Amino acid sequence: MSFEKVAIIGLGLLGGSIGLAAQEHLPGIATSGFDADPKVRERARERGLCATIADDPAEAVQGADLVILCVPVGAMGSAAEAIAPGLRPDAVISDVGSSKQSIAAALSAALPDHVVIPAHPVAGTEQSGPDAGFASLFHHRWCIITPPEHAPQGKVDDLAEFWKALGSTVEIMDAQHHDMVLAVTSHIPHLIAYTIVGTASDLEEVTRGEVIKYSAGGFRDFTRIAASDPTMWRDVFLNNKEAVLEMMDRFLTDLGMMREAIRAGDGEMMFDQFSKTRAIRRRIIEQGQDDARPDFGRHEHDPGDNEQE
Ligand SMILES: NC(=O)C1=CN([C@@H]2O[C@H](COP(=O)(O)OP(=O)(O)OC[C@H]3O[C@@H](n4cnc5c(N)ncnc54)[C@H](O)[C@@H]3O)[C@@H](O)[C@H]2O)C=CC1
Ligand SMILES: O=C(O)C(=O)Cc1ccc(O)cc1
Repeated sequence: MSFEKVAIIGLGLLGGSIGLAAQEHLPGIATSGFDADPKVRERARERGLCATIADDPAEAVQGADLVILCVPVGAMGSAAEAIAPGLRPDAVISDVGSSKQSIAAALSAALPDHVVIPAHPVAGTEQSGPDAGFASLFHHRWCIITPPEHAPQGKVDDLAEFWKALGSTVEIMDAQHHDMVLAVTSHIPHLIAYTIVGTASDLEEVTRGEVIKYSAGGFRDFTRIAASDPTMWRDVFLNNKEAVLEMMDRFLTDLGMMREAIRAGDGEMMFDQFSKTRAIRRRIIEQGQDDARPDFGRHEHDPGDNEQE
């Protein structure tokens, strides 16, 4: 591992998990952290999320050759500006934001003379804050790195090594492609969960509590996703607008086809569609891309509590 000191800005679920994971998996690397919220800094010190927690962003990044911004997508630009005075000229600046194109632009604008290599560990839960982090969050998870065209290959390789050391499998991808893929696999599913739980909650006033009381497994799963951090997800939708709107149009077309099938009593169409999606789920399980793998072991913070394969 070629990095000697990693600085983590934002010490919630992602930042805290990186700090704990780096201390566990890369004991030779120094860790320092900063969070804009003094209460979060206090809790981060108590939990030992990083070896040192600074009260100032520029101080936190002093001497660091890798800085990872772990703040909401909309705060990336201002967090980058705040660390500028303390940065080593050769420091690599990265992040963990859930969308990539707008962050690449914000980071390069704030730090035009630095090497910026955005990344997205596709690993998380509905929890947030300094108590939510855990060292195994990145085990057997993808980390997508989206290097800008002229990023030095050696630094991209170093960042990939860092994420592999934390337990992730690294994939290199173009930022635009990332935003399109994640719109359909992560952003729209969250939007659907937020919406259906809201719809049911509105209905609840009509049915006097019965929607929640008798909610079956499917709805319960949606409520987990819909409990995700509002600031984080507001920022994702504000910053991945084009891709989300494009994928949402596709989804609404497909939903319309379902409505027509139900209206027309087209059981064959529904059966075919449900069989296709069942096969997709089974492929995911077979490929081991699920928490139910033997060497993973559910962590107490891990999502999913009642699924039977
Ligand atoms: N929650 C999840 O499952 C995942 C989140 N992400 C991305 O990771 C990033 C962080 O998300 P979480 O850790 O879940 O959020 P979080 O809410 O747990 O932590 C964010 C922290 O950033 C701090 N912060 C906000 N603005 C700041 C600033 N300007 N300077 C310093 N600290 C600041 C907040 O006080 C908070 O403690 C987001 O960009 C999100 O899109 C990526 C993968 C998974
Ligand atoms: O909790 C879940 O199911 C998630 O989907 C977590 C998650 C949230 C945001 C990301 O960018 C990546 C992973």
